[in-house]
Amino acid sequence: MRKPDVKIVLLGDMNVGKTSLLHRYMERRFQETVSTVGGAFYLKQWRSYNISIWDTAGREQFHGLGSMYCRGAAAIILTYDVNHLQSLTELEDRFLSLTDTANTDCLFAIVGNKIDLIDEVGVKDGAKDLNDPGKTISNCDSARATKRVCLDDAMALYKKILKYRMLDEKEVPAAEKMCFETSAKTGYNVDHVFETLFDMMVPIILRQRAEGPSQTVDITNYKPAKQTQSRCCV
Ligand SMILES: Nc1nc2c(ncn2[C@@H]2O[C@H](COP(=O)(O)OP(=O)(O)OP(=O)(O)O)[C@@H](O)[C@H]2O)c(=O)[nH]1
Ligand SMILES: [Mg+2]
Repeated sequence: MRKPDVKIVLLGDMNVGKTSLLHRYMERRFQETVSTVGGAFYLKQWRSYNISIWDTAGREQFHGLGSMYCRGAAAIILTYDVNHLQSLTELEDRFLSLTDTANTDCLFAIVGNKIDLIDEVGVKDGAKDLNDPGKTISNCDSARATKRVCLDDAMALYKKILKYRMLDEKEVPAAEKMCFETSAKTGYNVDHVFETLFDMMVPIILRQRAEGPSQTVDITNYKPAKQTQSRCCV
């Protein structure tokens, strides 16, 4: 097994659907999950590249592990639940600082999951506002009317992330390209999220290869020293 070329990490509050998104992408199905303990690792072969994808636990008790998982990440998927504004707020308040250990040119995607749960009898895009028939209801008004998180709020967070990371808006992908709404249940947009990131990471991989051997430790031939006792840290 070759060592991974790059690393992607999924971060976000518990229950937003990180594990389900990964199952949907890797195993092509939606299945019941149990809340993640610590983290889990998947390897995806994309064209001739090996991409490691790390699923993390959203539960508060595992919070300390987040920055360890983000170390050396080339891309981070910040995940929230479109039906819970708090899960978007948490990304800024609790998860953003964990990304300090990621690569300086780390890509960020913001993913609003569980779009299938949106109330379909709510106000539809392009409908007339009943209080003001002259006004057509926009995407965001319609989102607010159905009490879900609006994609504009995710895009505002993306811009805050760029400021936090001191990145120039002109040198990174635009918010419109990096904010997604998905459903792990139906599969809606899930491939698009991962494959958009994979495509964007190709130049990073090629640059790393041109710069020489990576700093990643290859553990394929690693033989652990004799140990009499093992302990779990989580
Ligand atoms: N309707 C619907 N339910 C979803 C979707 N994604 C996940 N779920 C459900 O939401 C619950 C939590 O999903 P998980 O994937 O375990 O969430 P998580 O973010 O990995 O949670 P932690 O591991 O605790 O951090 C499960 O009951 C899933 O079946 C989705 O797109 N739509
Ligand atoms: Mg999980």
